[in-house]
Amino acid sequence: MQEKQPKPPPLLLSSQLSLQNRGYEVTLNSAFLSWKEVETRQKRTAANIYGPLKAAGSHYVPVCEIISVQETEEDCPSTGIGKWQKVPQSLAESNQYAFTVSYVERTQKHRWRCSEVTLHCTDRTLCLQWVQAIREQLSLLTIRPKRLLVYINPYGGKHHGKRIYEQKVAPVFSRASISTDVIVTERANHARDHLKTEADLKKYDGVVCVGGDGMFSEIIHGLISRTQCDSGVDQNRADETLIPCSLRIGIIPAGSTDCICYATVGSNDPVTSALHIVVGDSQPMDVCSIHHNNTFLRYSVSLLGYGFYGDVLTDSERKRWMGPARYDISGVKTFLSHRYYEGTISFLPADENVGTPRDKLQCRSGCNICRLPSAGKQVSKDEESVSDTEKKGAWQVIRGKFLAINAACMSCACPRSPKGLSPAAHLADGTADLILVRKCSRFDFLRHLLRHTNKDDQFDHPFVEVYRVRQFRFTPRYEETDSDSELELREAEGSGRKRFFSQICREHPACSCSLAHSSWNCDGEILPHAAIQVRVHCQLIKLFARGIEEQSVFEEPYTLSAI
Ligand SMILES: Nc1ncnc2c1ncn2[C@@H]1O[C@H](COP(=O)(O)OP(=O)(O)OP(=O)(O)O)[C@@H](O)[C@H]1O
Ligand SMILES: CCCCCCCCCCCCC/C=C/[C@@H](O)[C@H](CO)NC(C)=O
Ligand SMILES: [Ca+2]
Repeated sequence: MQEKQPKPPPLLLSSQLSLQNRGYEVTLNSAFLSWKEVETRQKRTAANIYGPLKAAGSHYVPVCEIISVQETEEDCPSTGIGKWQKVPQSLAESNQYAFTVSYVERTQKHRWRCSEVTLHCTDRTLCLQWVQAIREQLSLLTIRPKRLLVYINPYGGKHHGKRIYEQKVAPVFSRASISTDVIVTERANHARDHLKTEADLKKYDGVVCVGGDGMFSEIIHGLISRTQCDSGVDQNRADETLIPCSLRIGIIPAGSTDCICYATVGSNDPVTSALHIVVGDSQPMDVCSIHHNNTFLRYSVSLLGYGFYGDVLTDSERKRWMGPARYDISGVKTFLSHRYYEGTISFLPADENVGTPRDKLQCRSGCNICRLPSAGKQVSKDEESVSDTEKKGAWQVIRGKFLAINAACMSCACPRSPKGLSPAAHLADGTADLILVRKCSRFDFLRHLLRHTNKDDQFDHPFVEVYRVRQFRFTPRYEETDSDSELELREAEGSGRKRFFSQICREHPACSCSLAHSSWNCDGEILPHAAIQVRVHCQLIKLFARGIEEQSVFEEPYTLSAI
């Protein structure tokens, strides 16, 4: 049986207009604006002279990807590509009214560009009718922001934040008639404090951050704290259900790693990010809360890393003047030092219905795993969304010596590592991937690290374990009391599950490695405590993004060669 084709939405307007001196059938419905070339009689060949007028090329632009439309003031009909052209006198006279539609065009590597088409009409009334009809459709897109609060870190990355905003982003916002209040930060934590206590958030439809992961971290700390404070939620209580933030956040990448932007959009391109803001995309995101005893320390959305990544960050902070290259220098130095750390990790694993970190399937735009009810769509209900097996308190305990302990709430893809620290991690499933890299040889560790930069599986080593978790705790060996260890072990035994133990340093019982101290790298900031409790809050924030689009969306844009 033939499948029924969905009925196209009713036509709103249809006219024959001209583009680059050729006739086009232009139509608008609530879903698409399309233009299709109409062959003129002169162009017809003997073979098709008696056939129907044939479309040589059709273009479809989804209405939700139109940025703006305006009447074009011209002395002479333009070619639509910004060049003067000799126009036949008859056409020039009859098509002197025109309107220009700006729309999103997909280019390579998940980048978006602002493209334009100028369509010419025979009379002004028709031209205005088109402008009005398109504007009416755009006004129905209520998810689009109209007023934004923008924070620029002038010192992020290569110090180009201000220039990037002024030259690449502000013109896009202005074309889309978005008004902005812009604050160029004057010190670290300026944006966080302003959002937390001063900003009149009711005036805005979103907050934009121009900078890197550290600047984004400031923005989420300001917004989350403000939201909890306004709702009377105590952030110091590790078991509190946090209230989701209502304002969406846009990231204009201008930092050193830009991992949050890259992992949610697929590129670190300022114009692409600006266009995702303009079309009003919305991508929910998980956030980890980090506590030490009953004191709130920080939130994390990307990498929470102890050992290797903590040491890279500590060293690189002293080299900030080097810009993004500091991470490479400190990376090599830390790798050569080959320090390992002893401690205990306990964690609450997530149910397998949210997938596993070894899945081949990756989180992409419209991800099914992130839409599962068990992913804990409602943050305020994330306790209820945790399944019974998870609730039974099936905590697992692992003690050992580690080169790195990493938790990734999302893939952490970035230009350095295009598939990320945990390629199958999800943006909004209420879980984080906990990666334990046990003590191994330098050569093996290098093999593991290099696999972050190519297609090989970085978890496929006997010294690497990875778990999908909802919560975890870490205590470094030097802070562990004997009763801590006993308690943890009894908890694990009490729940009747398999116990996990490390290879305790039998070969050097008295070595000083167990006393070595590292720090946590929390989205690029150093945490003051090594012993921490971490909990994932499902979909606590929303970004102006849509997740990484499948490549096919880019390969087959809405341009059909012939229909
Ligand atoms: N005006 C300012 N002066 C000094 N520091 C600032 C200012 N504004 C913000 N900061 C701080 O600068 C730090 C780094 O900024 P940002 O994240 O933008 O760049 P980055 O560290 O180069 O990039 P990435 O975090 O992607 O590696 C942030 O932690 C932020 O708190
Ligand atoms: C000696 C060879 C080393 C190759 C190592 C490649 C591994 C790259 C993995 C990068 C993951 C980055 C995760 C993102 C972390 C950000 O939160 C943080 C702040 O921007 N950036 C860093 C570098 O800590
Ligand atoms: Ca997640």
